[in-house]
Amino acid sequence: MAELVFFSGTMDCGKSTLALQMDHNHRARGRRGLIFTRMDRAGASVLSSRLGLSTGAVEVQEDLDLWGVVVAQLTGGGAVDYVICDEAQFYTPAQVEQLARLVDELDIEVFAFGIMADFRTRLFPGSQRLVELADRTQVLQVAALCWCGARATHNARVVGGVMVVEGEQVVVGDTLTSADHDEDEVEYEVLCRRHHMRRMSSRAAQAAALSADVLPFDLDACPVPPPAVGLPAAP
Ligand SMILES: Nc1ncnc2c1ncn2[C@@H]1O[C@H](COP(=O)(O)OP(=O)(O)O)[C@@H](O)[C@H]1O
Ligand SMILES: Cc1cn([C@H]2C[C@H](O)[C@@H](COP(=O)(O)O)O2)c(=O)[nH]c1=O
Repeated sequence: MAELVFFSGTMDCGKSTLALQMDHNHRARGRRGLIFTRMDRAGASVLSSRLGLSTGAVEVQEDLDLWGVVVAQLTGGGAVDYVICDEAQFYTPAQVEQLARLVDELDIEVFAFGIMADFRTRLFPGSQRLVELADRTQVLQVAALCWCGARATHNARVVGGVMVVEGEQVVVGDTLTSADHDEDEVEYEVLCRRHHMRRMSSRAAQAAALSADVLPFDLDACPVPPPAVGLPAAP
């Protein structure tokens, strides 16, 4: 029996790569699939992975009827054994319901891939509906890591190098790629919950570590006398 499966994880954990692999494996066995995506970083109508692979896909506009696309394919004489949906967090709840209907009424497998929550840790509407309707929600095995080495569970937005927690829910972008940041540049960084809650991005952690460093200081060579520091009385 067909299933609606939601593969989820943070940004940069390999969801699009897995989507491409699943498409490859099914296609290699003669099964016929349709690939959908929405607002991929590489542009419209493409599903791309950071590993360098990509494939053409149907761009899911906000008013696209996914049920209608598949039915049109079937009535036109085509076959559809499975459907792959990348960036599914951006789909509307109604589109997710259309996916569930494909499974239940046409027995078509649906594999959806997407991040669960936004940079404020709030669920995307599409992901929320997927969690509500999916037969299974599977967290990807390959863990993206926080700068501290723990498994990353949350997505942070970094604007001009500074982590922010307010703004539009949807801003297409990539994970941090360099140490230099334009003032308005929107990037993302995956963090563990502890560091997300403390707003401690890798850059903030680096700055904190630097300011905690005690620099070697020669008091005799200093032209300005240091301020008197009141030492606590010995117990
Ligand atoms: N140069 C590389 N060598 C090996 N693996 C890489 C390289 N670049 C990226 N990756 C892998 O690709 C993953 C990101 O894959 P991608 O499918 O684009 O993620 P997602 O769709 O979840 O954002 C990274 O977590 C890493 O495992
Ligand atoms: C956290 C967060 C992410 N986005 C965008 C940024 C990317 O374009 C996609 C996620 O793509 P990936 O293949 O999983 O890396 O989502 C956003 O718009 N808002 C957010 O809060």
